[in-house]
Amino acid sequence: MKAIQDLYPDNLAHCYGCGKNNSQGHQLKTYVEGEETVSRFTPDMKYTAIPGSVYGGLIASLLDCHGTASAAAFACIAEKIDLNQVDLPIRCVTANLNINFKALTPQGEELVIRGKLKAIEGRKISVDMTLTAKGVVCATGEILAIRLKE
Ligand SMILES: CCCCCCCC/C=C\CCCCCCCC(=O)SCCNC(=O)CCNC(=O)[C@H](O)C(C)(C)COP(=O)(O)OP(=O)(O)OC[C@H]1O[C@@H](n2cnc3c(N)ncnc32)[C@H](O)[C@@H]1OP(=O)(O)O
Repeated sequence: MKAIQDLYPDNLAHCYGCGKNNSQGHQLKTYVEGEETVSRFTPDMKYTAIPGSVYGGLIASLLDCHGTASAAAFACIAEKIDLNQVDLPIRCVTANLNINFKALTPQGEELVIRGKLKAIEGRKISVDMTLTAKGVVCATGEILAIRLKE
């Protein structure tokens, strides 16, 4: 299966965090795995907070883009829309993002971000997220994504 972000139409694929058409961005890729969504990302050394640990703003960026992609995917799944189609028909943006930084996030490690659907209430889609490094939870987050009107 393709990454959720690779299903965004070309004119909406410039997001700094996840747009496939932004050569300077992070180009985060999110996949559906069973009941969850998963992204993997190894930050460059320039994203330093305290030496040896990853800058929190980057972590927020990863959770932001993981969250909106997950929300769109979960909404598609709820409506039995095929996630293998060329363009994703549901578009979501972030209305609210809460992050708890639990432990310093080590540099030089692959970060694994997982998302679980919390609720779909009309256009509001809530997703719970965790970010781990070497199996240790370094951050948790919750996003409220809003499905855009047609
Ligand atoms: C940003 C423009 C994008 C344009 C097109 C993009 C297409 C997407 C396609 C591919 C994605 C690629 C990009 C990935 C993006 C990565 C993640 C980001 O960085 S996103 C950027 C940061 N986010 C924003 O800039 C949102 C700015 N805010 C808004 O545009 C509006 O406020 C919006 C769309 C979120 C809601 O506006 P309303 O007019 O459509 O809807 P209302 O009626 O205000 O809200 C709907 C429901 O949500 C609740 N709600 C809205 N904001 C809330 C909040 N902050 N907290 C709690 N509830 C909230 C409301 O109370 C309402 O609830 P009730 O239906 O009455 O129960």
